[in-house]
Amino acid sequence: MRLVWAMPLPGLPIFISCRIRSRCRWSGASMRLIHFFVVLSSTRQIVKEDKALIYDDWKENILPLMDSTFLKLSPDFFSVEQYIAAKSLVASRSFEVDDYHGFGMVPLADLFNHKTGAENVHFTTELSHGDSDNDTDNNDEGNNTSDNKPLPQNSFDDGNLEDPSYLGNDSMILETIIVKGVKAGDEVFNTYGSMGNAGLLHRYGFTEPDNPNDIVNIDLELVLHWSSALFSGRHSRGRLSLWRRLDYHGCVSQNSEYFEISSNGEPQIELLILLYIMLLPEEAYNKLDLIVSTAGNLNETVISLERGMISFGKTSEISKELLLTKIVCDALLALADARESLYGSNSVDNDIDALRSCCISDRKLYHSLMLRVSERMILKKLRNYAAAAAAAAAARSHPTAKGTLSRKKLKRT
Ligand SMILES: C[S@@+](CC[C@H](N)C(=O)[O-])C[C@H]1O[C@@H](n2cnc3c(N)ncnc32)[C@H](O)[C@@H]1O
Repeated sequence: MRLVWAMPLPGLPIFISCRIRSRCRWSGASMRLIHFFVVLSSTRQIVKEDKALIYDDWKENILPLMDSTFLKLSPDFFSVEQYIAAKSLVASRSFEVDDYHGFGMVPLADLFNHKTGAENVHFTTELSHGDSDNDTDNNDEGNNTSDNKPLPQNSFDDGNLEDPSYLGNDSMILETIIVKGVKAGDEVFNTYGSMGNAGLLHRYGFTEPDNPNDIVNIDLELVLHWSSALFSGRHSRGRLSLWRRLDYHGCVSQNSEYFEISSNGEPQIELLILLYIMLLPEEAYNKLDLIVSTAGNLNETVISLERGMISFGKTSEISKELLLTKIVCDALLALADARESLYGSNSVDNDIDALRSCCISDRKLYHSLMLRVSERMILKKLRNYAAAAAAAAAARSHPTAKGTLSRKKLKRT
């Protein structure tokens, strides 16, 4: 593996690494790596689909060359496995230039290793100063390559490259700028984007411990499976349909819909709303259904349900406290268990032990274990989150004498 180490550097920017003639969107080393075996849910689906696509590619472009008696290529060097390995190397180092140019290798820009939230160098283009169109807005988890978030305006204040017009008006420049000082001898990092470990592993073949962008996905399929164990199919379909009519949906990738659990164990609000609606008593559900069927503007639908006023519409305005009833919290715990069961019979402690004793040079095993452990730790946090919310819900509905007393005491002081 190449690493970039800092030499004493004079100032900003450190160099102009590329000049091209078109409007471009540098979106970071961004294509996909394919060589993993224990990535779950939608990432596993994407890996499978990618493998099939690459195989088709190989069949179409490489196989005919091997059949050519004129070229006499050795099958030892042109197998599908070697094609995938070569494609992975290129993909993890290539940049999306623009729609016209597609992906390309960029001299020097691919030198840097990734570190979440602590990049030393940042790539940007001339247009970043005022043209937001330049920066990638591709933010879904599987696709996040937002390597080029807009830089602070003053990033360009120093140096004679403030005005790069001497390079010609029609030129495009990729600038590599120091955004955080590096001591001589330290490794120099770039950030490939805000990616969780599944995304990093899928695209680049590595993971980061304590990655704050890490998430776990809970598929809608899993939620429907949970619901089917408790309710009739009619009940689940009706509640799901009401949730959709309220204009909610999960995240969507490669034809599958899922909910994210963030690295601190907090579930996506759309999941809480779905569980809440799934678990509404029949009477409240019918009332809500009627209101939604007759309401003109759902964004302004404020609905009085058994636990208070819920303003459906803008998720930012919905109080999580109202949604987190005891039964919703129990549902979250059940979903965490169902999701956990997808890791097989090995306990999380087994996985932690295996990770501790695994050598980092065994890259596939090490990073797969890191992904498993980091996802399972998020599920543990989800359980803690649900348990704490359940306790808070219980305290709200049965305030204890102790609680009342301490509130009274607080009032007096
Ligand atoms: C654009 S290259 C970075 C330069 C790279 N070190 C090289 O050898 O060319 C991306 C690849 O570097 C490696 N890499 C980057 N950041 C890493 C990190 N924090 N930990 C482990 N490997 C990393 C991964 O193999 C990734 O696919």
